[in-house]
Amino acid sequence: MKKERVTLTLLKTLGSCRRRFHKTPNVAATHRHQTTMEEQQLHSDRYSFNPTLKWNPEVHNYFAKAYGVERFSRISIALTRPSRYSCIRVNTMRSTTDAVVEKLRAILKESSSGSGDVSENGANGNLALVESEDGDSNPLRGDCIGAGAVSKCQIPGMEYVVFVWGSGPRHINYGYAPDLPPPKEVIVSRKCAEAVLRGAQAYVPGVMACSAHVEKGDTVAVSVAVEQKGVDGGWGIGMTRGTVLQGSQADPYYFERNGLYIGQGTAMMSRAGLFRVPEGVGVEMKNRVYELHSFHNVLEGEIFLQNLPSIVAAHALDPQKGERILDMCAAPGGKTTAIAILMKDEGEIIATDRSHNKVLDIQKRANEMGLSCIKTFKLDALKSVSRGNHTNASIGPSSCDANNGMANKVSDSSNVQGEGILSIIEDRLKTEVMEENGNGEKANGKVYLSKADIRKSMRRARNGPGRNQSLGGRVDGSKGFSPNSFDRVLLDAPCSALGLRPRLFAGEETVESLRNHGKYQRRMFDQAVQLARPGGVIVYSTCTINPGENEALVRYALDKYKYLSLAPQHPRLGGPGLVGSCEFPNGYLEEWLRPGEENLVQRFDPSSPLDTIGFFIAKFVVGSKDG
Ligand SMILES: C[S@@+](CC[C@H](N)C(=O)[O-])C[C@H]1O[C@@H](n2cnc3c(N)ncnc32)[C@H](O)[C@@H]1O
Repeated sequence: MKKERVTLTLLKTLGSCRRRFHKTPNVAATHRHQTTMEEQQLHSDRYSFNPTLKWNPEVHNYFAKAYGVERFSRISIALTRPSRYSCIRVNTMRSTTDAVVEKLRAILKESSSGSGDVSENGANGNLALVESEDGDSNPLRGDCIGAGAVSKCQIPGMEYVVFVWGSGPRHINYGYAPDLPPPKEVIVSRKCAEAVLRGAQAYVPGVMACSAHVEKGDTVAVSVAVEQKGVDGGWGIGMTRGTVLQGSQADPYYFERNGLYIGQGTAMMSRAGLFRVPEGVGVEMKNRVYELHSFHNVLEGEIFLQNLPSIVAAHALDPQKGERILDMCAAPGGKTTAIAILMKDEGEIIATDRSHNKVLDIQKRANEMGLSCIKTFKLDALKSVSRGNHTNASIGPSSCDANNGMANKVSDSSNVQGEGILSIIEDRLKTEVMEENGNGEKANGKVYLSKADIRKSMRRARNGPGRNQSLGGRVDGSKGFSPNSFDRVLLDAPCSALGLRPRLFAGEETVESLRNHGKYQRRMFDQAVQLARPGGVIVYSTCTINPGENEALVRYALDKYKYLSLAPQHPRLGGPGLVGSCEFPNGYLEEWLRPGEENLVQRFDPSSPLDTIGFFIAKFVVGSKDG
């Protein structure tokens, strides 16, 4: 609605501007001046980054009730922006934090001297990029100033975590002037834009449209096509890949892209090349709205790029040397490896995931990091408790030939969450096709899919690209584990992922799909409860802001299993949970926490000064199961 109003105002203003040109010369001169100023204002609004997150209206109402209108509005804005720092966990089994800090500083210095857009900050020996427009009052910063600076985390026990500070949002001059031809442009898909905002380049599969006559080396303004509501009520991108942009209002998504410019870059190939070659960098970003360093393939095995709340979740589990720990939905292994390092690689971590290829990904991570206490299995978390005689973990390899040689980029699980519910996947896939570009990032493509495509994509989303397209490697299957056989269980559940940042569209989730995520998570939690021994611990976490998958799960757990109780967590960086309940128009009552429970969970609010993703952690202690 808001965008439509903006569009109308823009049209009206431009329309009235045009009419003014036809008046007498003197009046026209005055008005031309005004027009130019108005147009400049309109264009500086246009060539900016100020996205509005679209929600399903019922979901919007539900969240607005849960958080209050203002807080939800702040959260919605924060979700569209990336965190202004990269959080790096050091593999202390392989390196020291100081050594990593030195190496990162050297890498940043080298990359900045290559690009020429970073200057030395003599005061602390760090690097200072262009300052961001708004202040950054992140308490994690301490006295570490300047974008490009590297600092060690000051939280006791988390000194092995390193932050690399970025900046944004920055104002970018796209070279618009009323009397000049419009800047050359490239439109990228939403997923591509989200990756670019996190520091990636714009890869070819993500490029959707481009101005005519773009040649290699041209400077282009990069904007994003975000899903719009179609006439059938569904969301989609009504644009064919390869569309030619004229720089006029007749361009597809011209008005919809107001305030959706993510930076300026250099075309790495001509327009024809951009739509002909299958992979590679299409636009090398030179001037970004958010300046964040990409640590892709940097210091492999020594560091792991991980969101701060995920590291906190591993700490909340409080794993001890020699214990037996289950990580139920473990791929790609971020928390598994964090737990292993906290245990100094002594003990046993069983890391399971439903997808064969994702299990390979955990193995790859563990091998890279030199961790030997991690055992991986392909297992559906809904069948984690063994039935009958199958009490041991492994039923032997569900493997693929290590040399079958089919190269495959293992998918980034953070992009595909909550894929357990087929109806949800089907809904999503109707509006979205995942393409993988050369960097393993995913991009939205066109909208129309046959039923066979949908079925194939559903299988892919559920299970990864499939064994025949695997990198190769052995994956053991499992029939599940004996009840009470683990000291601690982590259930980092597949979820709606509505806390991940940056996110430029949120309209795909409905109240019903959100509720389905909750049902799925409860079934998984039922398994976790059986597997944790009396006296043991269960940590439940999600990367969503949806109370139905967070506080409502806690309520379910505490009401159903009287021997569970919430336990305090260390460290405690997140805010309190939501107390109360929400009644839906159909009479369904969703109950959250009761007074006194709110400070026993951690809720990471993306709009808080910590500037993290939206995340939730609950820690349960298992009491005696007798009686
Ligand atoms: C939030 S991600 C886990 C991230 C991981 N804990 C980490 O920190 O790297 C959720 C994972 O659950 C897996 N998953 C979804 N449904 C599952 C099921 N029924 N059984 C086992 N794993 C499942 C997905 O494959 C995905 O890898």
